[in-house]
Amino acid sequence: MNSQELFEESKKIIPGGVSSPVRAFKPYPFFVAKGEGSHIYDVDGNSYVDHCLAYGPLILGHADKTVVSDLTNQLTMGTAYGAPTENEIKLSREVINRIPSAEMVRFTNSGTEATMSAIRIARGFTKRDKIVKFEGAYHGAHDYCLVKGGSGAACLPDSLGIPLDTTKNTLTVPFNDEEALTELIEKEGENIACIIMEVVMGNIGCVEPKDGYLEFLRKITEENGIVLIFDEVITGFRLATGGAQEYYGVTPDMTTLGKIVGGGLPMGAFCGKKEIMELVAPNGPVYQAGTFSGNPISVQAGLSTLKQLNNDFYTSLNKKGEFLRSNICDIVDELSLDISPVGLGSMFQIYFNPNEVTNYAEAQESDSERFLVYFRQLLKEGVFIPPSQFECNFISSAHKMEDLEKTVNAIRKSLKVAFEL
Ligand SMILES: Cc1ncc(COP(=O)(O)O)c(C=O)c1O
Ligand SMILES: NCC(=O)CCC(=O)O
Repeated sequence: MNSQELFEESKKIIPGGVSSPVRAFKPYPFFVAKGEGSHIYDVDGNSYVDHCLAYGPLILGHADKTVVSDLTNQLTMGTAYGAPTENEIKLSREVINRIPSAEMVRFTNSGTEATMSAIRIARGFTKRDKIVKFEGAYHGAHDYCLVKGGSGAACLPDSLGIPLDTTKNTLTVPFNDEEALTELIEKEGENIACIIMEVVMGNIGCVEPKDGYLEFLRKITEENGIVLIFDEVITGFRLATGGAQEYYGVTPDMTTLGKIVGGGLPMGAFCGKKEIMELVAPNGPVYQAGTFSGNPISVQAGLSTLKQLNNDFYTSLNKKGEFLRSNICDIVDELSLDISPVGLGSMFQIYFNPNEVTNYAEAQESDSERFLVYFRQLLKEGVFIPPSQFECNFISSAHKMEDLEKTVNAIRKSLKVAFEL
């Protein structure tokens, strides 16, 4: 069956034909045959330079040889034990040695579980109920955070099925706005357990914190006894070996991880100061658990991936990012387009928006219809990015210069088509 036929079949038995809403696009998503290095292949015989990279985890590209070989070996020794392994200690050490805020770590199965658990622990630690998140930030699909969410939830900001009793404790403010947060904390400070944030807003595209904003957040949370949580599910091991907190030089109290930490397999983690992490059961009174948490397959994939990520790795990866971004800027100039290319490190995006985007409201003013024309043309040119401006595009170490040159040419052509030039 081809992708179109598979989608028709799939829609009958899987809601929307997909296992996660962001994967659906019109007229139908391609169905994947395999991934290899920088490329993803569909069942229709097409190949694409992949800048979606499974929404971020595949920093080494698809099916990295070392990861595959280590996993093959681990598979022969079992896939789940319900008992601890030495590799969990090794991976925890890797995390602690790299992430500045990490003194202790616990593994989960997804980024969603990581943020849900971190928030519960912050509430247990402070004995306060309210939390603050930023408009457009996405911290996974659990009830605490599906309020003014980014990613796919940007199209469905208030999901049905979440009791008001839950969301009344989730306060939102615009990103990069010191005044709004200061006002909120003046009113509610003593009831706020934590501020959870994406340091770089990767679920409304790619929005960086303004100069001094993270320092402001660090100060105001310290002054008010609020736990500062950096959700580094995207940026952890992406922007630098120590994530966005190393990149920007601001250390939170807790950090949530996902995507890259599992080396392409399902995994998340939360980590932070010992005095907070010691509250987690069985040591402390905050319950957190999972049958597959720290499962040997994901842990092995994480270990095999992290051991390849040293400073030289990021220098080389980020150079590819600079190459792509500077070429995109040149194309935008050459075609005299009033749109805004953004990004940093190995992350990039283009806002179909003439103005600089610094928060969710501004991101929402972008032209989504035209972006979809651009996205569809990119597919025709053999380049795959997420089908939304409210996602980020990524580069892996498997991307070669010839792949990036193909991407640049595809972007030029697709912008021309989108703007009817
Ligand atoms: C910043 C951020 N936090 C949390 C999540 C949730 O992670 P997962 O999809 O692994 O549950 C995501 C992505 O989905 C994310 O981008
Ligand atoms: N940036 C948003 C995601 O990574 C979400 C992926 C998914 O829910 O399938």
